Amino acid sequence: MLKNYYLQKKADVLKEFDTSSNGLSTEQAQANLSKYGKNALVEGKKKTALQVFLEQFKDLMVIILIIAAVISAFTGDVESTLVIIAVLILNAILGTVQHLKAEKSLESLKSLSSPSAKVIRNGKKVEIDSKEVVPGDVMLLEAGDMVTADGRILENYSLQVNESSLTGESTNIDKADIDFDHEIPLGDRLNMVYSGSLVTYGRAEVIVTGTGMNTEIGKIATLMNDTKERRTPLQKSLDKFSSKLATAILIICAIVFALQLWRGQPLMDAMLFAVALAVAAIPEALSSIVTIVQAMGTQKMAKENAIIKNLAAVESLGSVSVICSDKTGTLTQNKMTVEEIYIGGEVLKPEELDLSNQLHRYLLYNAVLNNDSSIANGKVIGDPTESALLEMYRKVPGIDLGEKGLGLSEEDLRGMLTRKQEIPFDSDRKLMSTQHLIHTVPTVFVKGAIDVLLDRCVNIRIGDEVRPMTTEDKEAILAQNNHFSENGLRVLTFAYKESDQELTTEDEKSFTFIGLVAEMDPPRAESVAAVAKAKKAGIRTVMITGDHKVTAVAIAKKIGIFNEGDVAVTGLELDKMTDDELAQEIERIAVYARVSPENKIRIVNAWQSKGHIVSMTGDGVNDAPALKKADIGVAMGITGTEVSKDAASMILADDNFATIIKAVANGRTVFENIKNAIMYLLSGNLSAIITVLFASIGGFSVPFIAVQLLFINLITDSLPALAIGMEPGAPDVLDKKPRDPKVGILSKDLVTKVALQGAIIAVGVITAFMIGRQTSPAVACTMAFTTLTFARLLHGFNCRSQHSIFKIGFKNNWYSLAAFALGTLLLALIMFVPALHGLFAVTPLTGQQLLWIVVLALMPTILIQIVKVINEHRN
Ligand SMILES: Nc1ncnc2c1ncn2[C@@H]1O[C@H](COP(=O)(O)OP(=O)(O)OP(=O)(O)O)[C@@H](O)[C@H]1O
Ligand SMILES: [Ca+2]
Repeated sequence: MLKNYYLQKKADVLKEFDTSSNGLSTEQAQANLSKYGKNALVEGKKKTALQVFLEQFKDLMVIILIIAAVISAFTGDVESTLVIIAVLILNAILGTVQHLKAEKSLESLKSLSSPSAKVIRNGKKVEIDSKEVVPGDVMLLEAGDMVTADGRILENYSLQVNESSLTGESTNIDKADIDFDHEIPLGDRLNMVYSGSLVTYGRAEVIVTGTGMNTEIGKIATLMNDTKERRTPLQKSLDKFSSKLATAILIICAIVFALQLWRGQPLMDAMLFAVALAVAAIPEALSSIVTIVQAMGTQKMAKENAIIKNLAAVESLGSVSVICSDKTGTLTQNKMTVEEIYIGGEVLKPEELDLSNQLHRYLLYNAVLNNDSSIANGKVIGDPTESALLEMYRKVPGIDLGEKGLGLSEEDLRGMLTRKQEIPFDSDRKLMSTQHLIHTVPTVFVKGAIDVLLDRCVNIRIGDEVRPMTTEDKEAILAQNNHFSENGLRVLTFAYKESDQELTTEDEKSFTFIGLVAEMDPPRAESVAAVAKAKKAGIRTVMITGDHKVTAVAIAKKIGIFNEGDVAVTGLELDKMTDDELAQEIERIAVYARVSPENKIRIVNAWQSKGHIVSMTGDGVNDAPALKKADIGVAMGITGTEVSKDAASMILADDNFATIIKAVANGRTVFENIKNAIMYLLSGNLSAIITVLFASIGGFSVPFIAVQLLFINLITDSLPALAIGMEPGAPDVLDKKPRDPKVGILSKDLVTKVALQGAIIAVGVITAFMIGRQTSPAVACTMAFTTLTFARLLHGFNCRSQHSIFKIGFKNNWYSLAAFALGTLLLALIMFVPALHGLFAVTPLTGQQLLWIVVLALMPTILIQIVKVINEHRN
């Protein structure tokens, strides 16, 4: 049973954990960590390795193989039976290992995106990995945070949380700092916050009362079902394909079997044919190869700062055709600096502000007090828009005089003029207000976007005089704002009023205008190149920002997002458009300014209804629905809220737009590689099927035995297939249009290629078989098997890319050569080590026969390469 902390008084809880609102000391935290353990949930019931192992046998393909093993035993080919059984067990072991590994790598990806928490340690606010949070910690929560431990509220500033993961209740709950004296259900415990819930509004300080499994969510521990293995669209379509294939195999086997019997062949031979056919057709390695290639792709992406949370995202990335990107921090550096200040009718630099000027003092007080950021040892905690204001304050002459002069540090100021009330900033309202006692006068400071705030100003302050704002004043302010914005500056409006009323959003009006502060946020150096690359790749980049339209367009022009003929719209204008109008305009809109999170959903919808695959970035708490709606929801690793990371399918570890483009390139490459590996495996299988069918229809002896085919399918074919999966992205991956999402992986083009390539290889194998028959059935079988193996090893080079080997060379994929060499070595062992002859049913061959094999195996590859070269010249 968990202790009912909601029934206790705050002071008692603090006492119990021997702490105060100043938080724990490092030593206490250390001690509590070893006492209570890490703040992590122990994984719920997972499948045991044995369960996973047994599940591997549930496959129809495996059942066909088991039947083949039984039939082989009947025909007296006990070796084949044993090998098939060994292969099945080995395959199941591999499948199990892979399953467990995939689970692990998902976990490690998860830990890459593990949430952080803000706590007070040694009296200072620090950000730590949520796993390090201990009972007794004073934890700070604000909008967008994920609550990572249970706790009792110490200070509450309009905190709202969503506890749906615990209670199923989807509405947001207003928390309160109140005491209870009788037991109540979880959802009513307003003075507590619970791990697993999301902060949707406001902020609070809480004392952590439970961590890890010792939380309400730990009690249910159902959170873990999101580790449940989800099949990606590609995997699903392959599943479908393989079950169709299995049925087809069964039918064809039955026909071949009947044909043999009807011909009057002995039952044994008929059975051998059926077995050979089944084993030849089953692509035993296919699903493992696809999984491995996918896993390698996500690992590569993680190294390049794109953390994939959902495997399906790797596939959709390849067909992304629209990228909607935040401006601030993603396309720009999010390093804001105050450039200029418009105050008292003049434009000043921060250095020109004067603390002894009453008007300037109002601006500076507002900038420091109505501000949640802090800069400690050069490290910024909080919003860069706000920390820029602190840096501006530090530039004002006289500030750094400290105790000696009239200068006051930010801390002094914040300590003297404490905050009485506040309404936090949110991207919908675009305002932030705080109330303080300034020389005993209750004063409300407000700052925010000009289009919201200017109309709420009734007065203007010039010097020491406050007078009603005239239309001329307004025009002058707007003109100045326009001037700032056209230079790409982000403008904040500052105002104040004297009021002792309770602060409410309805009451954020009747202010006195103080001035404008213009901040510069330079574009990231990589943005321009990345936008250009996206354009070349047939991907439209759209800027979405909370900033002013003019500012946004100025930056968008610099980056190359806004070009001739493009338009920009604001959230308000968007609201006025009907869906039809939006559908008509959407292709021209390059910039959306002053957007609300709801606008983002509409933008995603509009593009999607035109058949586009849309990537949308988001960082705020309200962005979650848009991130979920997008095909690829992208969250910011550094500045994003935990809520947005939770909703996203990809996280940018560096917040950088260019990383999205890299991920798209990787996504395209992974898809291409998987497609090529599938083409390779299936065309090889088809060549074996054709050969078996040929022999069966022609009334010849069986060309392969099961062991030979299993050797090829599982070993020699897997090597080149993996090498194909390692193929680095072609330099021109981003020169093509995005892949059509409606065309699955088994496209017409792929099927045609598989058929042609399979047929050419079969021609060589059948020729070898017929040459061998001039000597004996045993030699025929050996020659067919050897030619098939060698031809397929060579075919690995054909499937690396659609280009000829002369164009791609070997330099960037040595694996393909290594795979070929290893496969050839294994084949040579079978051919030339007499001890292996029995098992693989091979007989020694003459030099001439060996020469035929090499020529016939090379023939398909030479032909295919010639066709590729011709195609390259034609284009
Ligand atoms: N801390 C703040 N206090 C008051 N007003 C702010 C604050 N931060 C931003 N603003 C105002 O709100 C506007 C929108 O800011 P918001 O944070 O929603 O956009 P953004 O997220 O920075 O931009 P983007 O969507 O490109 O990332 C800004 O242009 C500014 O005028
Ligand atoms: Ca934003």
